[in-house]
Amino acid sequence: MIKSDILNQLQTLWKLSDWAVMVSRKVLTLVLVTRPNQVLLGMKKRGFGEGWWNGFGGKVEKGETIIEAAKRELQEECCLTANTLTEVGQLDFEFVGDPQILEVHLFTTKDVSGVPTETSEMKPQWFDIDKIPFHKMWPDDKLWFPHVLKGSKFSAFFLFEGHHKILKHKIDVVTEQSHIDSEVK
Ligand SMILES: Nc1nc2c([nH]c(=O)n2[C@H]2C[C@H](O)[C@@H](COP(=O)(O)OP(=O)(O)OP(=O)(O)O)O2)c(=O)[nH]1
Repeated sequence: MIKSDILNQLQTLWKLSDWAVMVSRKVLTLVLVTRPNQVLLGMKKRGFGEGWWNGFGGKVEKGETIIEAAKRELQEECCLTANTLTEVGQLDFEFVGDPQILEVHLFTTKDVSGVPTETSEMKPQWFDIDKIPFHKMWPDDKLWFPHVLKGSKFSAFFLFEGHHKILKHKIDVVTEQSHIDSEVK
């Protein structure tokens, strides 16, 4: 093989590996527990999103399904057991300068056992749905929460610069119908 062929092949491989990095995804879960007119949020005490109110969730670990991860994180973060979960949407996040996309699978549930309890990661508190503390939450939340509260399903994409500024976003509402029919165990 002549030198320029080798160089061409190396260049192709380099581009392919670059592409693989560009599309790498981290899969996470997020669970919102609701009861009439209220939603349970947790104050994140450490790590990603520290100091902000959020639902409960985290990374999907090797060998578990997304649903298993969602239930495990809810249990670990506020000691609640989800008997059923309803899939309501997917949130994709890109951060400028970071090739990894965060793929967050969003669920709601009314069907939980246990008492919300503070853990080392989260401090849970019920909020009236007209008093959700959006000023102390991820900035995208005020854009998609209304869809969740209406019972719509949706998928969304957000491009962030840092953790406070949204440069671009897109929300596609998949269905306006109530998601009561799609509960999963
Ligand atoms: N509401 C909301 N939640 C978000 C956003 N971005 C984002 O990653 N999340 C969620 C997804 C996860 O539930 C959580 C981040 O998970 P994490 O990094 O703390 O995961 P983990 O508990 O497995 O982490 P670790 O500390 O155990 O390593 O935040 C956002 O913009 N808005």
